[in-house]
Amino acid sequence: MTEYEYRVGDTDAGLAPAGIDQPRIEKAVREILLAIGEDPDRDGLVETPARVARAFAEQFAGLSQRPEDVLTTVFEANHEEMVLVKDIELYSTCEHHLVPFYGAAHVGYIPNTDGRITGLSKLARLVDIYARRPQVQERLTSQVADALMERLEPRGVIVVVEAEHLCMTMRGVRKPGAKTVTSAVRGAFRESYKTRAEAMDLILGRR
Ligand SMILES: Nc1nc2c(ncn2[C@@H]2O[C@H](COP(=O)(O)OP(=O)(O)OP(=O)(O)O)[C@@H](O)[C@H]2O)c(=O)[nH]1
Ligand SMILES: [Zn+2]
Repeated sequence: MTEYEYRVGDTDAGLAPAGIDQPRIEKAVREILLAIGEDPDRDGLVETPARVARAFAEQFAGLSQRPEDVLTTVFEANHEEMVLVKDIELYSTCEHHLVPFYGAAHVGYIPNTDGRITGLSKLARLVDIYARRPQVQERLTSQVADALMERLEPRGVIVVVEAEHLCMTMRGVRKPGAKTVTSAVRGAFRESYKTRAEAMDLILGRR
């Protein structure tokens, strides 16, 4: 496989992100099928290792993406109040069991006094970069917050993630419906109860 620089959007074109060795995934998936007592050569399974390799390339594309790849549009506007994008749909993979966890992310920030802001879609792209990796929800939440702090140098950031973990529903403790809520607050949202409460009210739809 030739090495190349992975660009955002490459997975949509069916290209493998750098660092993801699809033939190796295929071999491993064939081994797993054998190990569970299946016949990897039967009709329904014969293409499965290749399909899983393609799916993993997409699911884990974030491993080779950096925040600066997506937080490209940074501009100055005369806006120093909170910007909040809520209900950003999120699909990630639990790093303990390699099964999905999914839900929504809410991302807010208060621009600095220069009014430095980014495109709204970039907040959702940032969530995707960190979701498309083997993850734990807490790390995903704080990575989004820290990346925004670093790139926009805002007065504050709040990130709230609500998700259901399939490792807790389809197996193990089996508690469907249990939702995990994590938050990361930085700057003004950490320092001021009032600012944090205002954001939480907006996120929870109390306003
Ligand atoms: N903190 C945190 N824990 C997670 C996350 N995703 C999965 N887990 C937990 O990771 C733990 C792994 O526990 P182990 O005891 O090592 O694994 P296990 O025997 O499969 O555990 P059970 O799921 O309880 O059957 C479980 O309690 C999961 O619920 C996450 O995003 N954050
Ligand atoms: Zn898990």
